[in-house]
Amino acid sequence: MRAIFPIVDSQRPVIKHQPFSVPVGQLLLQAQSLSCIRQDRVLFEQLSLQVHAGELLQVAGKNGAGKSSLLRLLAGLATPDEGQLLYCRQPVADVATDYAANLCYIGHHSGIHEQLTALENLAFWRAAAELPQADDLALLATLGLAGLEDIPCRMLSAGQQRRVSLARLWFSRSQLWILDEPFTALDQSAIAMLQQFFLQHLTCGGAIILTTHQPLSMVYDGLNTLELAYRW
Ligand SMILES: Nc1ncnc2c1ncn2[C@@H]1O[C@H](COP(=O)(O)OP(=O)(O)OP(=O)(O)O)[C@@H](O)[C@H]1O
Repeated sequence: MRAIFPIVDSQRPVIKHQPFSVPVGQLLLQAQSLSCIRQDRVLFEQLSLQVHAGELLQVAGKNGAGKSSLLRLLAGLATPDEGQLLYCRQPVADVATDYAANLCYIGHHSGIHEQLTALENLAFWRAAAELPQADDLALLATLGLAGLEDIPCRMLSAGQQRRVSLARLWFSRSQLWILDEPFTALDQSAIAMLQQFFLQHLTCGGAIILTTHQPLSMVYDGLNTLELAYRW
């Protein structure tokens, strides 16, 4: 079988170069006047934002400000109390299938099956996404999981489980990645590798929306920040 992601160097994983559906610089996602109320508290209102192909938007703010809530709205996993979401200038509800196909969301929870091994989890995700077989052992080695491929994920550390979870990005064909705290539990070398991988995705025309309490060390022109104020 041919590997669709040629992993040539454990420190420098190579992303598959592919034309995404939306060209670099064009509008991918647009939120218009979003409001979100949780437990009678208005987390945010009249919130508008735009994400273009090739851009990274970092959503920042204190604990409880509403970052995860916003990401869930943007991923279509929750409905805003007001406002609307447009994908390629069309209401997401009208293009839900296209949007879902072009979106990779990784939330707080790892999404891995703890009883399955890392290899089995990768096989499961591949099958779910109807992706061809590839060199998953090489991918897991890239992610620092060599030698840990065949033990149930519940026996891995939090950071190792996070690495397995993030493996989805390596074979994602989605242009837009929405990532809630992707660096949680990762050590410094894994954070650096992940940011390098983000850069590859962005320079290929991908887009990323993420939250993190850590400052990003990557240098990139298309990096924007949205600070969510904590509202009582
Ligand atoms: N499904 C829900 N039902 C009720 N309240 C919720 C729900 N989801 C979130 N909240 C509340 O909304 C507020 C914002 O939560 P959210 O997880 O969006 O914050 P956050 O900015 O991501 O925080 P953190 O930095 O701690 O991850 C919190 O006070 C939380 O209790």
